[in-house]
Amino acid sequence: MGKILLTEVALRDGSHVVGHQFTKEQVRYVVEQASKAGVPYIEVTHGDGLGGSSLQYGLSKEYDIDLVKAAVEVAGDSIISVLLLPGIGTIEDLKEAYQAGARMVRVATHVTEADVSKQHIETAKSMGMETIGFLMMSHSAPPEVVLEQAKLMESYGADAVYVTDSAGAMLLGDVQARISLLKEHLSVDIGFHAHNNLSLAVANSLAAIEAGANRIDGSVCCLGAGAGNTQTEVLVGVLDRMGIDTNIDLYRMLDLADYVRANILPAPQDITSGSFIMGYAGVYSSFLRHAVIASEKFGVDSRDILIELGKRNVVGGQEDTIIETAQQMAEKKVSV
Ligand SMILES: CC[C@H](O)CC(=O)C(=O)O
Ligand SMILES: [Mn+2]
Repeated sequence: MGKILLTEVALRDGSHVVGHQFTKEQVRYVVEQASKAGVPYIEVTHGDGLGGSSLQYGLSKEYDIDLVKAAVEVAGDSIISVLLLPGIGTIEDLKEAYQAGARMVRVATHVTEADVSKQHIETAKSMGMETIGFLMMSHSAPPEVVLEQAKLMESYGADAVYVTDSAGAMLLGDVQARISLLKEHLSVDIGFHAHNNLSLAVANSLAAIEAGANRIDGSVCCLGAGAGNTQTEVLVGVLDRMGIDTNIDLYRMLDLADYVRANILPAPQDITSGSFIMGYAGVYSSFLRHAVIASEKFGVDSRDILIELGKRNVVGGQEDTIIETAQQMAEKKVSV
């Protein structure tokens, strides 16, 4: 088995956890230590990607591009990546990120909407960026549909396609079925991004590797939306025990995790009833915060709101419907 390429996502997915309030100093510290540990890719962006700083998604403390610049200054051999959701971020945002030093972009779309990534993938490739297609909510489409959409991203020029378990809803067999089909039919790298809502992030990442993925996302201290992502330092240690190479220094990652736990993590990143329900109901991990706000406003249990959102197949970018759903539930007394 070849080397596993890890992308550290705490400074992007973890942005949801800190209400998008990362400072340049925090970014610099985490990037410098992750780089010294040997992490090849480090993603730095608002939790919802470039252009995400808004009233709808939460205002960032610092402008994304300034955080990217701060990261690049101390990145050493690591590549700084940005996330881009077409419609939230623009081609102009992408160009600015490139000028700031980002050399990888992950273009994220809902799993059935890969066609909206064409322009962004082609532009990133023309600028010489490593370009990744990121199929969000991959649990919600059958493996054949994930393959068809991944093929589109490959045809636009993506260097890799990720199966993204945004809701943390996948079981081991779900991961295996999707990754192995992609591995069989694509020529590009296959990646996997997990959320730990069902406590399966590390196990699912291992299942992905076994099925042929060679790019895996990790988040130091699990810092990420919902119950967080695959805990980087744990994954690095487990892969080391399995004899799978990541080229990452375990002790340095453990030290960084201790720092993040003591200085950045607002509360332990454990599996709360809310984050568990997101995995159980199959809804977007970043919806939890919105569901809690809606719950307080309309007096409806946030777990009921999340289950209802799952039934309605609400997708990323439709955060405004969370309030609407809660209001309808309060008015009609919809029960689950
Ligand atoms: C809103 C973007 C989202 O957080 C991307 C991601 O990490 C996921 O879908 O899991
Ligand atoms: Mn995520």
